Amino acid sequence: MSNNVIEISQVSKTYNRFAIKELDFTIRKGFITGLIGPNGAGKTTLIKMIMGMVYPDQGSIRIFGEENLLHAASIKDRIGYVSDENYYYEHLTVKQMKKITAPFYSQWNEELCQRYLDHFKLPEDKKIKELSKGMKMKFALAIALSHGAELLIMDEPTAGLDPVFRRELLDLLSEHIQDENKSILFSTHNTTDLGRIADYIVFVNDGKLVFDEMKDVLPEKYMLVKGGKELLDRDVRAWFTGLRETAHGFEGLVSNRAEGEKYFKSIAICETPTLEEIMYFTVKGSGTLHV
Ligand SMILES: Nc1ncnc2c1ncn2[C@@H]1O[C@H](COP(=O)(O)OP(=O)(O)OP(=O)(O)O)[C@@H](O)[C@H]1O
Repeated sequence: MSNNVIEISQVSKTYNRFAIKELDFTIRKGFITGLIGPNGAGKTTLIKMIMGMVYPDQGSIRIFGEENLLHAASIKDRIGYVSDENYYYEHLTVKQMKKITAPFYSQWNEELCQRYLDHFKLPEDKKIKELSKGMKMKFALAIALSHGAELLIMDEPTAGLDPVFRRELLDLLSEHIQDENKSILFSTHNTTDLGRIADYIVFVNDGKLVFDEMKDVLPEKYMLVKGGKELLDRDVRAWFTGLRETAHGFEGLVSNRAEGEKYFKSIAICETPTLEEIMYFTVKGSGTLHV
């Protein structure tokens, strides 16, 4: 039995101005994986392809060992999905929406759902359209957690949440994953969220995979070099995945720490980059980033 809960092989998808090309990565069973990348990198498109809501032009997506489009119904029964868009009926109340959602799942647990709704303080008689963004997220989460899903897939679940609930959500997810048969994939822009709970990080940029790594391994692979401008000749520039020049010096990200350390140790300051710095420099490259 494979230890991968999702296997993405050679997946391509082209929109007129954007392309995902021959992407490969896996999501491991029993872990929390964070999907990161700048705006427009392709995270939502990837999540929608995994969910069978967008069709890839080529390639295969296997979930629980089965082709996602061929076994869509049985696969979705085992997935808890939290979208970044509201896909519930706006005119229904929380209670009505719960009632029409429940029959779609073979393992629906009404009592558990009720506990989540109470815990999240969701007023059952409120219409979906009257809920705040954070409340809609909580509702989607209550549904996702109430049918024994082995895999939770969430698109930016912490966006729009207040800091208290944001933290509570992360704790809830950590608790959820204590059961080794459960897995979580979530996209985020927040590196603090990842630092707190992710085991693996899949980083995409412009439709391409930058890395699919265990979070704890990243500090061993990357290095931040800080030095004086006089060092920046062509040979030195070639080392950097991303470079930021200031009036007097530079900061550059090296993606081969072992080799980089030998070269730079005696001539510059070598530091361990934060996840945010790895993202920043990778996306920036050697050009100018407009944020
Ligand atoms: N239906 C569509 N038709 C055409 N282009 C699309 C469509 N959906 C997404 N795109 C384009 O695909 C690219 C990737 O979008 P996507 O929503 O997957 O990015 P993202 O990484 O989730 O971004 P963000 O962090 O801003 O949510 C963007 O350039 C977007 O404009």
